[in-house]
Amino acid sequence: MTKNVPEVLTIAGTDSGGGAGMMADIKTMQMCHVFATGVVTGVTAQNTLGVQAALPLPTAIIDQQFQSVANDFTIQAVKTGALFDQERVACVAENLRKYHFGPLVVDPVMVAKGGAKLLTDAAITTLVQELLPLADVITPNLPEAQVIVNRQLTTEADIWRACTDIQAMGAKNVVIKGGHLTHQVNHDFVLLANGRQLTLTGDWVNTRRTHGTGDTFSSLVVSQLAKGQELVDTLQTAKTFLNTILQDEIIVGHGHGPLNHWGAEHTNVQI
Ligand SMILES: Nc1ncnc2c1ncn2[C@@H]1O[C@H](COP(=O)(O)OP(=O)(O)O)[C@@H](O)[C@H]1O
Ligand SMILES: Cc1ncc(COP(=O)(O)O)c(N)n1
Repeated sequence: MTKNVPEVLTIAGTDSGGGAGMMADIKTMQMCHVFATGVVTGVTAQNTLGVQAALPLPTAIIDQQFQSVANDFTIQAVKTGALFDQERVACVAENLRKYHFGPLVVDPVMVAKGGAKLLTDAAITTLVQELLPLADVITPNLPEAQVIVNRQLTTEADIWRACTDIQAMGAKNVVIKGGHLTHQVNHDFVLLANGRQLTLTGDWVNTRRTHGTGDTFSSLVVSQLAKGQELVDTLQTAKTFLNTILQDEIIVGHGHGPLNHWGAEHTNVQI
């Protein structure tokens, strides 16, 4: 028996601890039954306790990976994760303008859960000017959204205004993730391309095993889009998937443990 499967691409850094970055992306994509390809932007020595070292890769090998993927695969949707610095952001933006990989989800990864920077301050302007206008969906968490709009976001009204401002910078659909909002409320704020606002709601899960939540969320979105799911349904699926797996913890590592990507198996989460 032969069959076609949707092909997707993640452009991200690796995590030796297996819980975040490209590792979380590929695990999520595998659970969604899409074929994952990957352009590695940099390597991190990382575990659930933190990031011990990071090495951005030379742009020549990043360019070459793009070419290898583009020459052989039919990519139906693509996401970006950790891009490290200005040079890597510019390189990735240039390649994304050159090749057509379908809908682009930009996860503007800036800081790992343990506090280590995964994007230099100097790269933020480049990200906003070069990558953000290419994004079909952008998924900043609250601290990342604050950096992009360059102000504190305290109230829900502040967050909605930030969605509007980020959309005005060129991203078509904006999702500000509320995982950092408070330890009781857990809403994500969505401003769709047509101007419609949507709140993704879910129960707060009391756990410290949240390593890779953002990567998993954006990978879910990419995978479901590649399968042809509508964006609104895709975002709701991603939210439900996260909520379900956060409640089904696995004991791995000694810090902010990784998610259990098997956690939605045998549930009614449709992926
Ligand atoms: N403790 C939690 N309980 C329920 N949902 C959570 C929790 N932490 C994160 N999420 C959800 O996971 C997704 C990723 O969000 P977030 O953790 O803010 O991203 P990031 O990893 O980029 O910081 C969002 O849908 C968010 O609401
Ligand atoms: C290589 C890499 N990419 C992304 C993240 C963000 O992970 P988190 O979702 O835990 O903030 C990470 N820790 N490492």
